[in-house]
Amino acid sequence: MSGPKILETISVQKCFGGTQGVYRHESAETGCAMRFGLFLPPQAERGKVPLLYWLSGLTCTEENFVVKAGVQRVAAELGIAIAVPDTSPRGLGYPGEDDAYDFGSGAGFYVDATEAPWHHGYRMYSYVTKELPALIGEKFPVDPARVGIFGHSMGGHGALTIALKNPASYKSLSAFSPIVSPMRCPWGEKALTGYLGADRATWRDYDATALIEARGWQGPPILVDQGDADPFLERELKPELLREACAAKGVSLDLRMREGYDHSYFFIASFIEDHLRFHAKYL
Ligand SMILES: N[C@@H](CCC(=O)N[C@@H](CS)C(=O)NCC(=O)O)C(=O)O
Repeated sequence: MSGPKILETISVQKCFGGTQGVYRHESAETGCAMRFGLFLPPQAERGKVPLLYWLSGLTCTEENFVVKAGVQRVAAELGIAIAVPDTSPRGLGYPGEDDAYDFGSGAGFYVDATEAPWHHGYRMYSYVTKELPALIGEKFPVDPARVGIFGHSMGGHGALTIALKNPASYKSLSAFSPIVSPMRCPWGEKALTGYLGADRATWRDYDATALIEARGWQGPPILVDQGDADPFLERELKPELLREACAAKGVSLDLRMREGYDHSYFFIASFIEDHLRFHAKYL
């Protein structure tokens, strides 16, 4: 991973005075070409800007958030860049990688897999925390000292676990409808068994509630929005488990239950501005 990194531009389009780009590069972590979206606000023409990572949920590519969330207008106003990685490696050819929506392609769960064959390329934790930031930092005018992270569902789990494990690297943290305890829901149990194996002790390193119990969080309050009409609320998401873990450790959590909202990008688009203004306070 030394030497100049090569970045291919798929598209760059002017948007609210800034640019919405989509880029592709060969990833050493995942062993395949990876795409990501990057919105640069107009302020990036004059100097380095803060950067917010968005991690998407199951079935998503880098495109869903870029086209559906409506993030660009307020990001342009606040002068924040938004990076949107894909949710898994693509086309590695592992048996079964495209068979299910909740495992394999589109479902990397932001872990570094240890089980064969997934351990070769399913390294989304290292990709998101190390390789992609190094690439973006080399190619774009972003300030590595002002970085936050947020995400949705599986990506909410990714944002929580990544920030909790790397508090020096992420100044602000929020999530929409996160999977708060993958050890205790069907999506998470399937993914962690497949990527990490049957020993549940190893899963704790990728479970936001277990990480809060183990490490706490000294950063600013954690903001979570959750629709109460979300069909995955009780079986998969279980925000009460996060509330309990935060209460036990004295971690400040602003959990907002939103009446009538579901799990979709219509819900995300409705509250994206709140999240951007929240992050802007700390970046
Ligand atoms: N397709 C799945 C649900 C997957 C789902 O809701 N994915 C969310 C993230 S967990 C999403 O963002 N989907 C893409 C989109 O809405 O654009 C199902 O059939 O149950």
